[in-house]
Amino acid sequence: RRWPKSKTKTKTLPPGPPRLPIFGNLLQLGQQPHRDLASLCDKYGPLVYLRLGNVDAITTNDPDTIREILLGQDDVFASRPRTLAAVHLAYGCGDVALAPFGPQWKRMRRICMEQLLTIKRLDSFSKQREEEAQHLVQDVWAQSRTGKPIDLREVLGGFSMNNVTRMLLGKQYFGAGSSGPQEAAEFMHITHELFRLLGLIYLGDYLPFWRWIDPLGCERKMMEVGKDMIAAATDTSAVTNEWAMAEVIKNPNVLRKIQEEIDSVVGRERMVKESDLTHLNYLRCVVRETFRMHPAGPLLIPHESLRPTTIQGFHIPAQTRVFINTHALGRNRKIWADVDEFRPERHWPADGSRVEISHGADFKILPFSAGKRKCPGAPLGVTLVLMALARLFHCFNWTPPDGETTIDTTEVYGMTMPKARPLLAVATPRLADHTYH
Ligand code: HEM
Repeated sequence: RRWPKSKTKTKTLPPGPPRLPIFGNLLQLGQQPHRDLASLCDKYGPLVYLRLGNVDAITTNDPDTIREILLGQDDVFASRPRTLAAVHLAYGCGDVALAPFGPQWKRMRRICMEQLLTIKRLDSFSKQREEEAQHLVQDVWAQSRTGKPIDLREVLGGFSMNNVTRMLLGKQYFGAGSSGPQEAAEFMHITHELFRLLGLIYLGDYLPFWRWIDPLGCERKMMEVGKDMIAAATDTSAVTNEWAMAEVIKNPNVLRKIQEEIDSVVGRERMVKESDLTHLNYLRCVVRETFRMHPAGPLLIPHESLRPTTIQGFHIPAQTRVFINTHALGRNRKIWADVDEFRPERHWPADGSRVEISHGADFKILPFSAGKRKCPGAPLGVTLVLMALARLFHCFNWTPPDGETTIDTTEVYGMTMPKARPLLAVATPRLADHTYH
């Protein structure tokens, strides 16, 4: 469809770095595109224009610009680009998260909101979530008795996947009644691969001739890996939990404060319940701080403009790809101090009110996005993250594996951005034995 000529008087594009012929700015994006895009925002921002091969793109790490794109001009930017990964991985863009704006996306989104992820349905699965939380504690308790480090990626991945698949598919992958370790391992592998490929800035998306060559076999791989978006729900919660555990174990002071809070709200004679989670304000600050430093969607899922528009007086053409850099938003030195320090206290509300995790009117943290494409699974995601952390910190003391003095927090880029190496840590039970059973 051709859009009528824009009424904008000026056709000035937002500022951006100089471009090469054919490639444009593509070669300026390396293995860590979120960091490269952040540097460009520092230099040319708050709104930066890039030409990626034959595709127009904009990026920002600025709260006001993000609010304008996701809320002010929600109807213009609610679409998704048809990247090769999206086409191959999500049934030809048929999946809700990757579908372009249109009747098919609206239908699927309505099913999500009105059937799969309603508050009523969320409440009706609380017993299953309680079983999974108990399974998590018992699994770690059994492993802790060997004194060996526990692979928290595996444990947290299983917890997330079981909760999500029980709610969405009525199927449990790990533990009693599961489909067997092999199927679970395969599903986990597919999930990680899916997110790596989805996050890739794949040259074939920007330079049509690259598709002919496909030297790294990326396009072939994408076709093999196609799998449902259950992955989105599982991986985001598990990655967030792993980062939170890593940062807390690295900062023993934070662990002590979390434990003091849970002991005073819950005591030491019973397990944490979902109804306790609203009262654990310091733990909620820990989750917010985790989202600031390690948002599970560092560039969200790319949005795309449906028609030409203007932002801050600059012309934005139709079909411009939008990279909202939430990773750089959380480390934007104009709005946060000591950006590389994990300091949950910074979120403590002066008036003592409940710490909000899923949204904030100031747009300084945006873990679940905003506007039409915002995450419909946020209430479930927040519950899973808080519950796993509350149980694991209440029930156990945590230290780095023997011989290691700290926790490595190197990240690896992907659509969700996990720790480069799985988190290993030693757990020591801190409650009386009978509490665990
Ligand atoms: C900590 C957990 C989670 C985080 C951090 C998270 C984050 C996100 C983000 C950043 C987006 C992209 C929004 C955008 O592009 O503007 C998204 C989309 C989405 N999420 Fe989540 N999510 C989480 C858990 C879940 C869960 C548990 C479910 C479902 C059970 C879910 C289902 C979806 C779906 C279906 C979309 C696509 C929405 C659309 O395009 O219309 N997410 N999520």
